[in-house]
Amino acid sequence: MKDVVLKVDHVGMQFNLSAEKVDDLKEFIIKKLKRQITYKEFWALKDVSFELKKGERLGILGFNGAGKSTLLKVIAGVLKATEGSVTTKGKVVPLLELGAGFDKQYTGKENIFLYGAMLGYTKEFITRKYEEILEFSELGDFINVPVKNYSSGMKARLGFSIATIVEPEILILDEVLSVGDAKFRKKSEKRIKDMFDKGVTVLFVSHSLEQVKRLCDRAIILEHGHIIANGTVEEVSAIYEEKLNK
Ligand SMILES: Nc1ncnc2c1ncn2[C@@H]1O[C@H](COP(=O)(O)OP(=O)(O)OP(=O)(O)O)[C@@H](O)[C@H]1O
Repeated sequence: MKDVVLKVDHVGMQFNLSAEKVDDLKEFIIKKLKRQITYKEFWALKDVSFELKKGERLGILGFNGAGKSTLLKVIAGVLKATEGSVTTKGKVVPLLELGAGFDKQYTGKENIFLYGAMLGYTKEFITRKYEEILEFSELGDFINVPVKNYSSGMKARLGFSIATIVEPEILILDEVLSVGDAKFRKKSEKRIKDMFDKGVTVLFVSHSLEQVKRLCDRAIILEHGHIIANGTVEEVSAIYEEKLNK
């Protein structure tokens, strides 16, 4: 138990899917008042349990809609599980939808402070790290321009530079190894690789089995929100390959 840094315990995540078709807000409110709106229970995750020890790198495999992103969001704390619990030890850095949390009206600089605060960093800490973040992002004078005028690659670069300024205990990656242009990609892969070398614990979602085999030592397969395989990356990728060929 000593080295366990992540414990996912019987996690279930339910979304309410409206079974009605409503065309506008007015119709929705009327139907809602008349109690004509019914919801279909839908569990994107059900009874998901596993543990990760320090330094383990878990690949999460599964077909479209299996619940992979939902699981990462629950672990990152973006979504609250309907049932069960997630316990983490140390700082969790989610590299999910990079830059999605930016306020477009504000400049890159202002967003460094806003986004940093969202990730739990103090103003003093960000002030100390500001130059380093700016340098890594390679945004130059664009840092004083509102984010609404950034390209998607520029936003992702800034998001990555802020999120990885600390060394986290747990790193959550959702196919973000492809942010920015080739040059930035090389740089960001190196930063992630340095974290790997220092023994960070990783959760990684990818549709590329090759990438999962290269980066991870353990894997799980999700199917309709359930874990159907859990083991070494070799064992689990063999099961997944079989599924792919069916
Ligand atoms: N906010 C939400 N409201 C309702 N349903 C949702 C919501 N988020 C996800 N879902 C549903 O939960 C299921 C799992 O979605 P999720 O994005 O976790 O799948 P995934 O395994 O990451 O898929 P993909 O490989 O396509 O990225 C899907 O059926 C999706 O429609």
